[in-house]
Amino acid sequence: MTEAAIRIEGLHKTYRGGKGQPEKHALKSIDLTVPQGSVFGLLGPNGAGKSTLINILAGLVIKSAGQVSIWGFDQDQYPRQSRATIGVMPQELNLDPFFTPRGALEVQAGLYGVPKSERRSDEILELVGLSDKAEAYARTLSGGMRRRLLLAKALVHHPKVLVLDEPTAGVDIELRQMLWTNVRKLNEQGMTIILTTHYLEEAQEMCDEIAIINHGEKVAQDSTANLLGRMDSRTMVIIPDSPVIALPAAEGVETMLRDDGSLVLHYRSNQTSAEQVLESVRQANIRIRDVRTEEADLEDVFLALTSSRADDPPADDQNQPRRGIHRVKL
Ligand SMILES: Nc1ncnc2c1ncn2[C@@H]1O[C@H](COP(=O)(O)OP(=O)(O)OP(=O)(O)O)[C@@H](O)[C@H]1O
Repeated sequence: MTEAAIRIEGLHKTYRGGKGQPEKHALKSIDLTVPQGSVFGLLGPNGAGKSTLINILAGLVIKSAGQVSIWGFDQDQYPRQSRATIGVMPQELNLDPFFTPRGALEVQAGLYGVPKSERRSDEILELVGLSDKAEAYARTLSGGMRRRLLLAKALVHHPKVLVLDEPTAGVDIELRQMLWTNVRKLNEQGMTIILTTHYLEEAQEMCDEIAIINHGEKVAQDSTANLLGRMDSRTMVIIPDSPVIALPAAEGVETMLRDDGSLVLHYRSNQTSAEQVLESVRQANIRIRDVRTEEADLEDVFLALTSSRADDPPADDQNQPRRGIHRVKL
């Protein structure tokens, strides 16, 4: 069995309610194992509990119950060691405006007790592309540069596990690429990466394994490939040569006509072949001008697992092929 970078058992977090407000169960009995060396995605809709979980790992929020161990160090028994093995790049740009990047890294290294001889501030600044700003005050840095500095700060104590909380929210393409290049590099060097993101295609591309939490509960954890493999829904979109008069009928195929005249056929690849779908179209005397198919992606998996209590799709979305997301039960 692969060693766990993070092991969480029965984790609960209850926030006290404000005036007259009920308490909030932000995490409800979460069990989670993050394998060493993985790029691990922690996904969930807004308010699912991701930040609470990350803040507990970072030692910033006190759990209500449960066990957390980081790199084998139980958080309660070995608080200092467990904190020393994890680095967190937070969402908020909370930097002291009066420090320069080099100064901020030196202070951070001092806080973690990294001896001067083991500090690598310049190397880290180089890695995140801030060498030429090493002596600039943080208040003069752009938003993107501040984010680079937050990543640099998370790395000063050579953590085994790096947590990135929404690292690419609202950042430009160049910074996004820099982040992912660095994440890959650090991961190749053996660092375990935990990532939350709202960009599901990014998680699909970057993560080996994914956990999805919803309303404080874990609803799935699997390799990205297995999660995607669970969805056998397919969609075929056909542009007919002339307006469709009669819809094709085939068992296991759900058919709809869009306002633009295209024909959308939903089917499950383990029950119906693409050939059978096409045959039903021919049987209905529809001549095909163009055809394309869509496979399920992580967004479909995510919605299938989290949409039960989510809002309905916006009205302007109703004409889009839904790719089976509300029909599929995993
Ligand atoms: N300090 C707090 N006091 C009371 N309730 C809180 C507190 N922090 C978070 N919550 C609540 O706990 C729940 C989980 O919040 P959390 O921020 O962990 O979710 P999230 O998945 O990170 O959401 P987002 O993606 O929007 O950041 C939410 O309902 C939130 O309102």
